[in-house]
Amino acid sequence: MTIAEKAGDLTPRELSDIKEAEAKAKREAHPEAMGILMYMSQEKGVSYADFEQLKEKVEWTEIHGAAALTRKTMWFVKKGCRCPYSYGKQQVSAVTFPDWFLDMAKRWLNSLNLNDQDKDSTFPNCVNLNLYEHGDHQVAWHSDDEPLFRGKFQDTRIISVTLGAMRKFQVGLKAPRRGGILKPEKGSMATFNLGHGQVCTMEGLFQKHYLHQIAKGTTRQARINATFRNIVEHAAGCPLR
Ligand SMILES: O=C(O)CCC(=O)C(=O)O
Ligand SMILES: [Fe+2]
Repeated sequence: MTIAEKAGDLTPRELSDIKEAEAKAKREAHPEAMGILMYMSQEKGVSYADFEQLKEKVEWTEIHGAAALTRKTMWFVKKGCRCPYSYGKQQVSAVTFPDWFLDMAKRWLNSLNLNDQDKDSTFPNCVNLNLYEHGDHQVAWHSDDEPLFRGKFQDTRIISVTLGAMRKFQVGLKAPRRGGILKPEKGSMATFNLGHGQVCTMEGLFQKHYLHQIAKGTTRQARINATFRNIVEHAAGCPLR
């Protein structure tokens, strides 16, 4: 059962936005894109002290767009993994999960009942952290469909945790690139406010059929987001391949 199938915490507005996107998916004849693909919850285990600790302790890498700095990132992976991660043309090396971060993450995701113990662990084996220092920082329309996750071919689960400022997270059906630019299908977009302590998942074949973005906003406050993922196809050169 996906986390989304257990969902009960969506507001009527959020539910109707998802339903609308699903109806659109049906019209576009993407049968696999149907079903509830997102889950939202508010987690008490996420604290402002965590936010401060991450901001100070993480050695953030700057991600630059065409002209400006768009955000700062960190790519943590499970011990032994060496898979790099690419942000457009920028590639960053893997950093092993520090113990302090794993302790924090297990507290955040406690209510999802993931198994973090044995070889059948369902706990994510990597995470991308983003630091948006203010409303000008953003991530443009994209899907997390890198070969590492095989999200175009099999069910994947990305679990996003927000700390700090609230930002608008938008999703929409994939459309062919126009002028080299990725943008969702007209009329298919839904917007969710992700605030401190909010968990949001993208499941199933979400990355195959949908795009997502954090749009620019007006806030002067910083937001940190952790998107936990699962590498299922380790990169060439990674000892876990
Ligand atoms: O900040 C967010 O909520 C989304 C981040 C994201 O899409 C990513 O890291 O790929
Ligand atoms: Fe993403």
